[in-house]
Amino acid sequence: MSSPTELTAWQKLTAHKQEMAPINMVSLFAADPQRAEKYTAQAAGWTLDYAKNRANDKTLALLTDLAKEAGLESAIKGMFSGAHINNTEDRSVLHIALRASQAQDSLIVDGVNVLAEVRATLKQMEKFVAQLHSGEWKGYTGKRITDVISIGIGGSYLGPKVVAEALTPYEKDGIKVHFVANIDGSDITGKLKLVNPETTVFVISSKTFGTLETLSNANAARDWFVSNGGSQSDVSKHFAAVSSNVKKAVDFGMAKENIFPMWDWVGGRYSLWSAIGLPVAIAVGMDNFYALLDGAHQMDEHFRTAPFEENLPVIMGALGVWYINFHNAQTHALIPYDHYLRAMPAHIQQLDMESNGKANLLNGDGVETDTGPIIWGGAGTNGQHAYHQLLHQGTRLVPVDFIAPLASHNPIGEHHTQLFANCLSQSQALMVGKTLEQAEQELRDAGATAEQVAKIAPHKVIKGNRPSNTLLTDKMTPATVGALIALYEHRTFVQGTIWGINSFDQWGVELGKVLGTDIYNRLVSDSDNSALDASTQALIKAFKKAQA
Ligand SMILES: O=P(O)(O)OC[C@H]1O[C@](O)(CO)[C@@H](O)[C@@H]1O
Repeated sequence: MSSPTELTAWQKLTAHKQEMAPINMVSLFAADPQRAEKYTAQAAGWTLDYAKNRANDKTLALLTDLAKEAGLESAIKGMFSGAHINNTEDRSVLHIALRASQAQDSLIVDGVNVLAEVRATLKQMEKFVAQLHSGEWKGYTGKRITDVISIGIGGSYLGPKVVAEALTPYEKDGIKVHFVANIDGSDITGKLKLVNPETTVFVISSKTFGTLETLSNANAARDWFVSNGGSQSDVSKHFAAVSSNVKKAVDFGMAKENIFPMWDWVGGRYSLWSAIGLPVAIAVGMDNFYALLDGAHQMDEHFRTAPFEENLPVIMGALGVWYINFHNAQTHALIPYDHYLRAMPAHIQQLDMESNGKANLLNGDGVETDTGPIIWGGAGTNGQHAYHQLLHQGTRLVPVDFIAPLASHNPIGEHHTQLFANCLSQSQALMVGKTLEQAEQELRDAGATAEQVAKIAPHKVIKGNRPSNTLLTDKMTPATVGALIALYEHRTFVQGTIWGINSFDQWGVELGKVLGTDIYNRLVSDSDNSALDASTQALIKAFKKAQA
């Protein structure tokens, strides 16, 4: 595909941006009493209110045209039929298959029914989870398992951790699930202090079984296990793996039946729906894991079949492009007003930034536009007392997604009503702002002198007209959490398709890995570093001096 800037709709949007420049959102609401109703769409238990955007009917029609002209319809068909849309690795992209296996019999890709493989793995997970929870699975001294430590990083950590946390109210009693990711020894040391080797199972999650952090932590866990009572022959009772590299997992000491398969058609950041989600299934049970998959499948079906004008991932993806490419927005914030979803921005950050942090078109040419934004965020209301100041009065435009359940799992006092009120007030304040006249009147009403009013009022002006989406659901359940994450996965794909990039490879992380190994070798040897830049040389010297 050539640059999206050459598309007719892109050029029309460039001109349309000028038309829209003097119009603010408040006046769009005033001009159209149906606006809130019209700019609301629903899917898979979620309602998207996208009325608080710098967009009118023409904007939305042009954005839909852009998605169509960029080939989104055939890209979606390609994904769902198993075409090799990950062109640099010549792979299908089939996280959608991981959640379709209960609803559909077969999906033949490259001659294989991938749904049969998915179902077989789910059965294997069912057995493992049931054995752990029933107490049938015993540790090396015959005791039942009380703790599971999941070791993985990137997509083999973030998705499962975030979903397990999001589903805290659904946790089953008896087994506590912990997560370790960082190669910083403090991470695993802290977790090992909480558990007993006799009653702990480690799940090593690594698609490649070749990731430095995961292998180092897995080795540390095995060393801890054998130096605290376990023996080498007991390792198979206490270690399981999720990996596409069975040989390496067996070499580590895993029993073959405790190795759960992965496929090259699942990208790391899209893998929580596979056996990489095993820690989630252990934490909340297979019934809830199936409900999670089903929720995501509902969103998949919506994405696959709904007209673009009503399609949540398409609407959100296209509006994102509108701000990134036509309003120069550099970042996008996700603010869940739900304590259990507080870590979700970190997962969507990996999902989106590893997918769309690209500077080449599918054909290898350099892009001429900005691509993926910086994704960030955190839980409301905490952020209101931290970074929301910049959202309201800073010089940068930051589109925001507010995410909230209508009912809480912990309905104490007025907490949930207050939480929800804060969520709504933030999107309202971002849009409405405060004029100089309002600020002056406010100060006068509070008894300020004319001099004080003149001095303070300009600082209280909030320009407003800042866009946001609001996503509402009845309650955070396994199904709605699954649908929510699937929504962001597809939103990422929509944007990647409009930009004409491959959202499913991640070559950029490789250089850091290679250089990391090189520097490690220099830190542990007397190598000649004179060819390195002076800064790196000095930093190596500082480290070696501290170790001496
Ligand atoms: O599951 P693995 O192979 O250990 O990879 C972990 C993560 O590393 C990455 O390849 C990036 O470094 C991610 O895409 C992936 O989720």
